[in-house]
Amino acid sequence: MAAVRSEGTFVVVGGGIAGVTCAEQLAVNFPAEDILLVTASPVIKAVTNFKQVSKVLEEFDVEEQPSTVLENRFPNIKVIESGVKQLKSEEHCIFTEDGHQHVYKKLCLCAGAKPKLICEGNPYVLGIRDTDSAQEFQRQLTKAKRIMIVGNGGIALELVYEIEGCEVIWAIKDKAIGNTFFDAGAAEFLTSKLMSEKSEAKIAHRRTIYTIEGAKDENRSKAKADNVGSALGPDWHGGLNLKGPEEFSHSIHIETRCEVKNIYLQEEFKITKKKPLTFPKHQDKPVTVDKETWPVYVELSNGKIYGCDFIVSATGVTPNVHPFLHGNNFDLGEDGGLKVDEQMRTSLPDIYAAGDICTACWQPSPVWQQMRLWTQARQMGWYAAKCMAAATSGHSIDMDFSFELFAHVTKFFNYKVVLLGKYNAQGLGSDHELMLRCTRGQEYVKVVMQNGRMMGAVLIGETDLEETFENLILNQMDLSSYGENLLDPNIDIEDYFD
Ligand SMILES: Cc1cc2nc3c(=O)[nH]c(=O)nc-3n(C[C@H](O)[C@H](O)[C@H](O)COP(=O)(O)OP(=O)(O)OC[C@H]3O[C@@H](n4cnc5c(N)ncnc54)[C@H](O)[C@@H]3O)c2cc1C
Ligand SMILES: NC(=O)C1=CN([C@@H]2O[C@H](COP(=O)(O)OP(=O)(O)OC[C@H]3O[C@@H](n4cnc5c(N)ncnc54)[C@H](OP(=O)(O)O)[C@@H]3O)[C@@H](O)[C@H]2O)C=CC1
Repeated sequence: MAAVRSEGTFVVVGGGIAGVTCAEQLAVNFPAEDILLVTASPVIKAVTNFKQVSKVLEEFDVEEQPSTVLENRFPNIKVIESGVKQLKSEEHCIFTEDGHQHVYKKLCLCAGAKPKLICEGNPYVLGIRDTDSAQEFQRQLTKAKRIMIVGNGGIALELVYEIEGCEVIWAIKDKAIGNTFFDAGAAEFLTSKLMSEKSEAKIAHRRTIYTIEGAKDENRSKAKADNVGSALGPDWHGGLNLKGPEEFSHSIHIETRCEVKNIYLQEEFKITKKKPLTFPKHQDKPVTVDKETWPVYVELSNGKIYGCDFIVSATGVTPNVHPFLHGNNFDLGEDGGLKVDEQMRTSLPDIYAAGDICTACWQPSPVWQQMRLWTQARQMGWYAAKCMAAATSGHSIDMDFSFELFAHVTKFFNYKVVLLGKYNAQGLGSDHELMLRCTRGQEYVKVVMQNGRMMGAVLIGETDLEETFENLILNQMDLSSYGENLLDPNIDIEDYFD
């Protein structure tokens, strides 16, 4: 096929939230120009039901749609369903798998990230990223009696809550669960809620076994049967049945402060003559699953060995900078992302980046940090388009307000979770104070204070405090005189600061 060379236009690479939002915004800014969205996936991701919850907090659903839906909504967007195989930045040109080349006047790279696996190329180690990998995980889960989840971030938190009918060994590096989102206090609150919620279960024939390595007693209770598919993430596991073959509800065992040392396939393991643990090893309780042999064995750094059917590596992501960007001299951040400045420009002329692929390298607001999340992908995609438009007319624009304050709203263990600013005192050193309010099973409120100013907050449950705290963090009001009254549940704090 003869190569087709289209002439300089705006080109966006990637049909995820960042790329689609960027293309939409460019289409609005340049109604008379063609905007090219080049994506390797057959569907695009669209933001729907967008709701601005407060100044910075936003909520929305993420929907997979055929690209024609986007083209119908924006007649000047043309979607090309083909992977980019090469970028020649000096020629302002990208080459796609379908044999075409496209010249850009400005390019925005939104190719996302991929799972950073503990072990590449091992068929028993799965990562979850897109619909295909999530479905593959579901397929394997239907036959699995025991799996191991490695990692302590968003995916692991969601999975341990959702999976039923299959033993889960959860291996984490830290002392407490959910280190990317919570401190030990919040983790404790969530863990105890998980257990007590299970004990209020209506369905008697299902059982939950929840153990933490080092804990004296097994915590066992009954589980709610109807919570499968409840939305912990906006859409990814909603349509999946995360059910193993067994009849029990949850069976989770947490191995703390350990990492994976070795992974052995069945035959390799026999040769080592090492002994795996059976699980759970409680004398007075029945063993949920006991098998002579397992397809794969995991040796942890604490010396314990578990056999399992497969391993989920929920160990973060790596920005997608290879292989199609190879040969271009991009500056990369420490996490391997494309460095972008405050105008979302990479180090190469006329190339911008947004979403999971990029590393924010501007001087951030004292209460903002980058996290690879849908919200930030949307905000960056939108803002990158604004910057591209401004640069086209020879201007630059002020940083968008959404980068003033880190704000994330999500759900874990069926709780609403709001994270604001330096919610884990990130980068504040020891020079900060924490204030806590906790009602077991109901809410957990933590604020991070520095020099009398609020720097961050974690709000779990229906606290209704997000808007007030967002304002207090943004306006950096001196709150020293309020002391502990700040979290007094008998004071209506909203009225206080009106
Ligand atoms: C299981 C899971 C659950 C999550 N849950 C949440 C959550 O609850 N809340 C939250 O805020 N965030 C969540 N996230 C994170 C969130 O999904 C990402 O931060 C966000 O989707 C990143 O968007 P993106 O557009 O930058 O990248 P992506 O969505 O990864 O999109 C990248 C796009 O680039 C395309 N592409 C890649 N390479 C090429 C190429 N060479 N040529 C052409 N196209 C290419 C891909 O096909 C894709 O369309 C979750 C992530 C995962 C994996
Ligand atoms: N509701 C939400 O907001 C959700 C958000 N997400 C997002 O999706 C993306 C992918 O999620 P996920 O994979 O959970 O990534 P996260 O970045 O959330 O968490 C990765 C976890 O893996 C740990 N880890 C990293 N390397 C290793 C290793 N070699 N051995 C053991 N543990 C390791 C990290 O620990 P350490 O930090 O100490 O390195 C961290 O606890 C993230 O950007 C996440 O924010 C996903 C699901 C839900």
